[in-house]
Amino acid sequence: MEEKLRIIVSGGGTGGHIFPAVSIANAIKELYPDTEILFIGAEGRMEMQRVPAAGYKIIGLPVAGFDRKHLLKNISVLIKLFRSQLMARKIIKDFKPHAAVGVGGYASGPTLKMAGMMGIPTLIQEQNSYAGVTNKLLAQKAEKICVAYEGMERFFDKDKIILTGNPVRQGLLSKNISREEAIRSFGLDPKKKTILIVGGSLGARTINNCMMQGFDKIKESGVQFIWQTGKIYINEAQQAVKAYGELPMLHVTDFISDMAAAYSAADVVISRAGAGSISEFCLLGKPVILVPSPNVAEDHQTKNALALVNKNAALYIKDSEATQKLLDTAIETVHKPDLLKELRNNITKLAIKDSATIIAKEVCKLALKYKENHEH
Ligand SMILES: CC(=O)N[C@H]1[C@@H](OP(=O)(O)OP(=O)(O)OC[C@H]2O[C@@H](n3ccc(=O)[nH]c3=O)[C@H](O)[C@@H]2O)O[C@H](CO)[C@@H](O)[C@@H]1O
Repeated sequence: MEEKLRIIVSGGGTGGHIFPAVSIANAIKELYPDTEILFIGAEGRMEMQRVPAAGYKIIGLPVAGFDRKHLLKNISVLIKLFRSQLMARKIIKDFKPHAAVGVGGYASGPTLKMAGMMGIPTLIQEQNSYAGVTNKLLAQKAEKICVAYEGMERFFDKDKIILTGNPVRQGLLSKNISREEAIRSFGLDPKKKTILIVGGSLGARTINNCMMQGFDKIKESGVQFIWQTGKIYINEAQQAVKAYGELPMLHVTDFISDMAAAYSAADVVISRAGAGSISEFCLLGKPVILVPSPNVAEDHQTKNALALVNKNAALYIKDSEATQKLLDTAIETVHKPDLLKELRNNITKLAIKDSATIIAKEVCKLALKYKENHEH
């Protein structure tokens, strides 16, 4: 029987929240194609472009993050939060969802709080190995909490937790591109070892600095590099390359849209320890050197990284030590086939498959039950 469900998906801010949100929405549409899905994001943030590009409608709330350094600025943040809650209530009244999903990021706070207060069943997807403040608050009213790491009962009610893993974009796993073809698509040489450098969806200053200070090493290494700088750092990086002169072994870009090709090209990856990226490395079995960002809430990237490092499934370099060690370690590692094999084997064991579909089923179960109780 076709069920016409209405579901709200809320959150965003960075790729790490938006990609799982879109993957869950796609999986819901596969299960129940007639479902109407409405996204709620934060005005001016990345989701306001990315979600419509993925074919979904989104409404932006005027919500912003708390400024932990300048407390006075938070008066306007509180006003925005209050306005966002009123708006969320109005959207929920008009759209009449049967369930709401929160993936983290500014907008999921007011949206899920209001949905919970209005009796709509809610589900949280926590990507990281350490729960943020907002999700801990929202968890009290949530019916289900989908997590990607073991041991999350230290933050959430164990009866609500389901270990689902993080949803990875559908296209990333289904696309088959050979290493050779992939390397050529970046204008590089398939005969050479290739290192992929990614700083999460926004880019990473420390990693970029290591690259810019390491041009001599890069030139002599005999290795080639695909270097994603992030949008805000691209001009600086391009100017540095230009000033240095010829570096044909370096492919520089602000953002990689074809990550399937980038992963296929890479013998080793250097990366921040964002939860979505880590799930991709696990599913694709990539040897990776993690440099967790020290600038995220509760230092959660270090905790994400250590969950792998403790199982010998990734190498780890502290942000503060990256300048001295990162490039040398990466260039050495790419020439150690036994180490690469061990890393590949160990990280593959941590992969959780079909995450988006498992989560979508849970969401639909909640929505169907709500619909049954309220509309029949
Ligand atoms: C600075 C910050 O707040 N980072 C958080 C953010 O990370 P961030 O937004 O960096 O997200 P993740 O590392 O989780 O995921 C990045 C995603 O972007 C994709 N990608 C990346 C680069 C690129 O050029 N092209 C591209 O498509 C990756 O394939 C991946 O799917 O959300 C994560 C999930 O909650 C958190 O763990 C991170 O701590």
